Amino acid sequence: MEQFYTIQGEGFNTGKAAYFIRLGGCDVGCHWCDVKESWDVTAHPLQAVEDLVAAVLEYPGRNVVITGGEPLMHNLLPLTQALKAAGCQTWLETSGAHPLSGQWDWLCVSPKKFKKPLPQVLAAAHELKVVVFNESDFTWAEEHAGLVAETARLYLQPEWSRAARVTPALIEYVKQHPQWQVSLQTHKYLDIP
Ligand SMILES: C[S@@+](CC[C@H](N)C(=O)[O-])C[C@H]1O[C@@H](n2cnc3c(N)ncnc32)[C@H](O)[C@@H]1O
Ligand SMILES: Nc1nc2[nH]cc(C(=O)O)c2c(=O)[nH]1
Ligand code: SF4
Ligand SMILES: [Mg+2]
Repeated sequence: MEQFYTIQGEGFNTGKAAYFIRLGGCDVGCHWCDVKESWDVTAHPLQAVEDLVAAVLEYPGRNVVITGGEPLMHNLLPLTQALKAAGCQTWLETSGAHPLSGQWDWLCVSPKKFKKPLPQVLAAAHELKVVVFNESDFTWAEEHAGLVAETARLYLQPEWSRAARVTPALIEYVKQHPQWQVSLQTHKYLDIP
């Protein structure tokens, strides 16, 4: 759908330069999704793996985030193999709702109530990043914390349109449950892609 070189705004790798490849197609249907224009896979033309990798190599950074849309609706093995052969770090942003494919240096799962994550993807996650729309999402977050590896990093991220409302409760939750960390969509505050 689009590619851009920016700063990873969210989660464990926040603040690091990264090239983003946003793949079209998503069938999860989060009502608050901040990239609904990605959902229709037919609206976005196919691109060759070699062209995507060549575009990455025009920039000095070697961290590549594959996002979407829901990237695991595609077989990500050819793209991630080519990126790694070119010396890139591969980072995934996924809801986990489709089977895992690809070779990953960092795998972030953001589980959704609208189409639940697969146990196989949760088990492979380095990072669990739960979007908090209301306080019931803390229960949802804890259920999924029990399904990831013990070493996985745990993040709570305010839903953007509700951030002013839910962030105070989120801060209090992290103070009481310090195994969690706050993740903010810092790129939105910085007004960068
Ligand atoms: C647009 S999604 C694409 C990747 C994948 N479909 C997923 O949901 O993880 C990228 C990240 O943005 C988060 N996100 C999407 N809309 C958001 C919103 N309105 N507020 C906060 N985070 C949001 C998702 O939970 C996910 O962690
Ligand atoms: N800067 C920046 N960081 C991000 N981290 C995850 C994003 C995504 O949409 O997957 C995203 C994004 O869209 N921009
Ligand atoms: S799974 Fe990701 S891309 Fe799909 S609707 Fe939800 S936030 Fe948007
Ligand atoms: Mg985004």
